[in-house]
Amino acid sequence: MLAAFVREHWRAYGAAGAMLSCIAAMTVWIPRQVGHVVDTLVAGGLQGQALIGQLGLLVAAGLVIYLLRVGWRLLLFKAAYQLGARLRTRLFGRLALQGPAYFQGQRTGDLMALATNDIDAVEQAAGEAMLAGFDGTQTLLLVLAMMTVAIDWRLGLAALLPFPLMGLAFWWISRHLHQAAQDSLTRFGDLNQQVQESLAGVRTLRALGLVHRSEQRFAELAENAAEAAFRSQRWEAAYEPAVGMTLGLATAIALAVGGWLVARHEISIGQLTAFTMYLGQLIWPMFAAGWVLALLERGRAAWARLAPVLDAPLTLTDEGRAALPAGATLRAEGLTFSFPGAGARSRPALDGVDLTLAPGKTLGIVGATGAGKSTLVRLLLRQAEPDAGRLTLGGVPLPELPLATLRAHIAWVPQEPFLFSATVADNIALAKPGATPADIEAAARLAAVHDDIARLSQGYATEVGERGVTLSGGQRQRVAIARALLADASLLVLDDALSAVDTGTETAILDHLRELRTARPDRSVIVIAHRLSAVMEADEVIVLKQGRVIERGTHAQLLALGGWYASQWRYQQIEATL
Ligand SMILES: Nc1ncnc2c1ncn2[C@@H]1O[C@H](COP(=O)(O)OP(=O)(O)OP(=O)(O)O)[C@@H](O)[C@H]1O
Repeated sequence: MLAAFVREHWRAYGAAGAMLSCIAAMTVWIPRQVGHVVDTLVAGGLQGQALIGQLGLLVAAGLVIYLLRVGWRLLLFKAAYQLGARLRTRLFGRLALQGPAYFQGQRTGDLMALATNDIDAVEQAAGEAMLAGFDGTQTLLLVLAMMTVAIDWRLGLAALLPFPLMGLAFWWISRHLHQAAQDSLTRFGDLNQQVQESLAGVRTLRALGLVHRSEQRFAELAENAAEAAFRSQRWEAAYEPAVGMTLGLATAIALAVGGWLVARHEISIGQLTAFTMYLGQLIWPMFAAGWVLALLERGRAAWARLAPVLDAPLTLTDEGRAALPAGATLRAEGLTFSFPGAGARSRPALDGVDLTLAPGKTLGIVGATGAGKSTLVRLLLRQAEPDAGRLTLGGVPLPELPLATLRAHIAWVPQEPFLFSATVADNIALAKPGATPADIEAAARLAAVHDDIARLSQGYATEVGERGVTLSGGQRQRVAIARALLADASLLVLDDALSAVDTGTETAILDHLRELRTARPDRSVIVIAHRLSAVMEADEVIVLKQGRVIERGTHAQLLALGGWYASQWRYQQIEATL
């Protein structure tokens, strides 16, 4: 990934590298020039114009170095930010392909931390760290060459004696820093998760009087994250004393050995001056090494958290290429499914379910809570794959259809629909972005929500969702029904989607759906409901109990059967009368 990115941006990296090489060459030239000036001054051979000229040259070199440093940073940061954007897009794209089974094992706050904090760390490792590493190494080699070859190799070697010790210290610090960086990133993820969950559930927390406890927990996690970040910083800071001590020791050795060599007239004072200046120039490569190692360790730790998410196998495959025959009948044959981790001793959520839904027909699915009704819909939407049995549309098993075809075929209204932060009109038009206001209103009327919308302060232009007006549960359900009707799919699935509306509204919506049959005679509908009045007009009703179909037939047949449906019907009738 990183190599491919560098290859792609080779111009930026190459130009930045060339600038760094110029900087390095000029940097090592300066002490040599200063040494030369000193020696000429000592010999009394430099005065007036010539001296000013020499000094001017040194100042100009300093200025050019400054400009080049600005240049490489600009080039480099641009490339690194592009890498960040690329990684974020890839992460998002990958997550968008994952099925619900994947998200069940993930925490939203963690995924958000990956997309922000961890990618920042990788970005820095790929940008700043790479070029600072290149720059540091280059300067180091040049300076060392000047010290040993151009001045005196004995002096050079003597001054380098403390450096292996620094290498050892660096190795030891890096090992601890990796651990600390990993810990810090993980704790930031925990903190993020707490923020996400508390904000999403803030009403529940308030109602249960748990705000204080939630605050305490947040403070604890914030403290943990701060401590972990501090520990990581402490290890980073440890690089500095290691550099300082090594260079101090090296300078002391250089002065002692250098003084001795000057006394023996083996090197000049100018050379010794240049040598100590070179030692000073080692500060940057040494600090760069510490900085680069810190950035790389943080980047590696972040990459170790990111890679599993980017490489996780998709829980949902989209390899089907079959075409969907017109007027397809939906069939379930021996459909069996257990939720992962449900345990060997628990019953399957669905157990050998058979059903048929021909075009234009309505199927009602009823049963006690937890009977497996929503699970059936999840399998139909391919949010999970059956353990045994199969679902077919027009004789084609669902995995053989492209997901886009399947999704265009089905309009699903869940029990708790999601509204995005947008206007009511945009929320309805979601599945059909080109819909006209008239289309949107017509769908809203069919879903019996037009009057409610008209009463909102700005009608269809009212903002809803997180930043806008909060609609009631029943209004949300009907906006979602309008959205599904506008999508004009061949199979409409109402998964307990009328649970929050009153009986009168329910009847109105179901009547509208029946009227629509003239316009779309081939549209089939699945109605899942607890109130049996919602399914009494269905062509067939199946009753689920603990994942099995225990009764099936029309409303009249089921009443005659005298089983669960009949007793439930009687119970609901009495309840309605009371
Ligand atoms: N994500 C899940 N992980 C594990 N078990 C689950 C999951 N979702 C549902 N179940 C279990 O599967 C069974 C069937 O659940 P399902 O949601 O299909 O019931 P339902 O008939 O739709 O109920 P309700 O009428 O309350 O919506 C239940 O026992 C439930 O606990």
